This record gives sequence, C-alpha cells and structure tokens, in this order.
Amino acid sequence: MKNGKHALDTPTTAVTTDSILTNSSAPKGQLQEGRPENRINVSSEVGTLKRLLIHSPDRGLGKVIPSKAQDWLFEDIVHLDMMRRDEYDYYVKILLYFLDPDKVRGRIDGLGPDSDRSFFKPDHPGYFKSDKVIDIQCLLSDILADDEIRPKLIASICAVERTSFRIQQQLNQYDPVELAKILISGSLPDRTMLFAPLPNFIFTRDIGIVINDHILLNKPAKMARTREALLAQYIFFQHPLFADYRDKIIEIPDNEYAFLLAEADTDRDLTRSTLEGGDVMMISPRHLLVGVSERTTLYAAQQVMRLVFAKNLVDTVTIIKIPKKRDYMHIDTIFTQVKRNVWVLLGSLARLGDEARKRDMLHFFAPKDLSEDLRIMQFIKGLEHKPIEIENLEDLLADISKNDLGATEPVRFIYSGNNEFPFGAREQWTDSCNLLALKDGVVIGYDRNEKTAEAFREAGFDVVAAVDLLTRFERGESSPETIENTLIMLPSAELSRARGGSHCMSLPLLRGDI
Ligand SMILES: NC(=O)NCCC[C@H](N)C(=O)O
Repeated sequence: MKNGKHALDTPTTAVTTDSILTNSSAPKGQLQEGRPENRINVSSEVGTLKRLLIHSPDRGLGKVIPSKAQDWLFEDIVHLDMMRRDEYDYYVKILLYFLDPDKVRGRIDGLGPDSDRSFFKPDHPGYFKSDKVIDIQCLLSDILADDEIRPKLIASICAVERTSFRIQQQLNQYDPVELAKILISGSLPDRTMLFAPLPNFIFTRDIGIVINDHILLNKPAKMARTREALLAQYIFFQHPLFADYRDKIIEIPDNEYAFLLAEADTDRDLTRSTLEGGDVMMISPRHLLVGVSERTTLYAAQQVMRLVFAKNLVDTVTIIKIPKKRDYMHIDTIFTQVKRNVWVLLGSLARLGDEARKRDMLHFFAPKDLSEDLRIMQFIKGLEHKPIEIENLEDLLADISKNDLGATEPVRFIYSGNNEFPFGAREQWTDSCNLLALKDGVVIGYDRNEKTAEAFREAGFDVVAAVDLLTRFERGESSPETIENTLIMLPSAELSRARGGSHCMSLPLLRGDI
C-alpha cells in the first residue's frame, strides 16, 4: 500500500522508447515487417554471429532470497548491481563491438562500471537500442503497445500466476515499457511483488532455438521457467520482427495418451514433452543435436526429430543422453564448439584424460548406475529405424568437424579444468564448457575458470580479459574482423551463481554461413 491506496491504483508514467524496429528510416512508430535485416538463419554454432536476443539482469534477480534460490534455479543469491556493472555490461559491450560496433566504438571509456548505466537500460532514452543485439524486454514492450495483444497477454499471465481479476485490469493501465518490466520481474516499480520473478530470463538460449530458418519454441521442465515460455510464444508469434517466420515456428506436442494416465503410472521421460534450448544445437547445416537430460525428455527429443525430418530441415539428428543431474542440466553445460575443429568439453563424461580415468576407477569399485552414462544415438532421415550408436563424445564431435564442417586441420579437444582432478568438475559447474562463439575460434567464457583458460593457452589460444580486449579495440591494436583464436574472459563472480554461461545467455537469430 502506498498513500493509503494500493500501488496499482496509480500507474507510473514510464519513459517510452521507440520500437527496436524503428531505428531506421521508416516512419516513427510503424513497425516494419519482413525487412531483409530481420532475416533469421542459424546453421552452425561457430558461423559469425550477426544478431541475437539477450536479456540484461532485471530487478527480479534482486528478489532472489536464500529460501527460494533453489526453487528459482539459482545456486545462491546475487549482488544485482555488481552483476550488471562489473560483469553483464562487459558482455553487452563485447557483443556490440562485434555485432554493431558503431554503438560503442570510441565510447568505451564513458561506459565503464562507474557510468550511470543509462546506455544499458532498455527503458531509458539513452539505451543503445541495437537491432543486432536485442533485449527481449524491448520486444515485449513493443507487443504490449498493441491494444489487442496487451489484454490477452496480461490475462494469460494472470491466469498462470493466479492473480485477482482486479490486478489484471489494473495492469492494463501501465505504460508498455513499464508493463514489460512488471511482467518479467513480477514486481511493481514501488517493489510490491505481484508474482515470482523470472531470474532465469537472462538465459535466453533456453526459450527458443533457431534451426536454419525455423524457430523451435521450448517447453520448460521447471515451474520457475513457465512464464518465460508464455512470453516467448507471444513474442515470436506476434512481434513484427518475426512476421515472415510465423509459419516456421515449431512447437512440440505432449503425448495425448499421457493425459489419460494416472500420475503414478506416468514415466515422465516417455510421456511428457519438456525441452529447453540448452539441449538443442544446430551444429551444421543438415545436422541437429538434441540432448536428453534433467530438462529435456526422450519423448520431446523424439518429437523434435519427427518434426525436423518432416519439414526437411536436417538429414541427421543425434540424440545425446546425459546423466540427469543438476550439475549438467543441458548438453551445452558439458560441451560447446569453439572453432570448426576445436571443442571444449567435460573430461569425466568423455573418453580421455584424468577425469575419465577417475570415473572408471570409481565405477570399478562401486556398482555402476547406468542412468549415469552418456549415450549417443544417431538417426538418419529415412533410416530412423536403424540408429547408429556412437561410443563417445569425442568420436561424435570429431566426425562433425571433419565430415559435416569439412575441417582439414586435426580436431582438438580442450577439457574443462585442463582435465585435472578436481578442476574439471569444479570449472564445469561454473560454465567452463558453456562458451558462445562470436566467430570461428573467438569465444566468450568466464574468467573464474582459470585451469580451462590454461588449457586454451596450451592449445595456442590467446586468453584476454574483456576489459583489456575493449582497450585493444579502442586503440586499434585489434579488431573484431582481425582477431583469431581467442578466449575472451568475462568477469563472472555473480553471473556464475545463476548457473549459466555465455552460451546460455544468448539466443542467436542470425549467423553467417560456415
Ligand atoms: N542452457 C543452459 O544451460 N542454461 C542455464 C540455465 C541456468 C538456470 N539457472 C536454470 O537452472 O535453468
């Protein structure tokens, strides 16, 4: 309550920003459909990144308290201001320097941790407002400006969140920019909480995946991420940015027989469809990887395979079953691609190295739990009934490098924690294997994973702190065009507590061909 009235009685007048799509010469306020720059296409993990969706940590992250941290899928509570100023803002500056350099070149000095951050705030007139590095919050406020969409979206969210009808009506009075913030953070500007925050919305990878020119929407396994999927549905189906792609949005169904089964008779993996983007990798133009994990069910993986084959999007689907453990979550927590012929991965789930040997010794003395195994099955379109089993991750990844991507140099593996016990597991936990490729051979990772960085150096990579790289760029000593074989280290003390890395914090919409 505020001044004897409920805060909702006095909607704020938030500053409005123009739509992301009104950056160019089109009439102000008129959203542009189907411009060539809105093209969506991702056919590899390492083609030059040209456009992506992100979400900067919002005020909802500051609402995570110890008793809810686990329910909200955080390992700890985070210091929001430090996470933004000292960490995430560097991620944004690096992304802009590579994807939309005019926004930051020559301005880096004034955009440090001591700035007023207006440049980084999607609701501020000074926001960088790029159509290459796009905050999903801006897309949400764009669609909320539409008088037909707004009440429907509010009603859907209020139904999911079980709010009163009165709140529904009052939310409708908010300015679209402020309303987007409320729907994401769950709280009003005066800090009144209406529903839970969406602290994991920063991990945009998990809400959708671009498969060539199609978009696969996710079905989160965890309650804490349900509202994200609802927002994503509205954004992808309603925002003009995706107008040309509405017929190319893929949603996976649930197993209809499961609705008739008693809860006790339901084997979740065989009946439920849950799928998160961290388990889907568009690894080469005709090959899709799908993880079966704590978050993605076997049933969902099968549905994805059925649909992408039916739409002729790929020829090969490889299903990788990983142990259902919080440590691993999605396949992109155990491996990502660095370069056409280079991968980073967790040794204990792979074939080689100390970590793997240790696992074998433990299994020798203790009975082996098969559900702990990593299993890989490859399915070829038209021959789905004859899957091929692949023995280990290295064999699969080497085959992709050589045969799908035409790598001519030897395939190399960089292991988490340099494959030294116990650093492999320690650093995987803080996302050493979860890297985002900005271009072939140039990736962003977390600075706290020092042993993994050592392994990168040993493999001939330059390892450079984000702040130092920005200085080099500003001085003209390096540039996004010329830089090669580099691990860019992002400050990560706070970000890593949320249990996702740069791969998770990105939803690539457009990559160059490889
Ligand atoms: N692709 C990913 O691995 N995303 C990381 C998600 C972290 C988030 N805290 C979660 O548990 O869902």
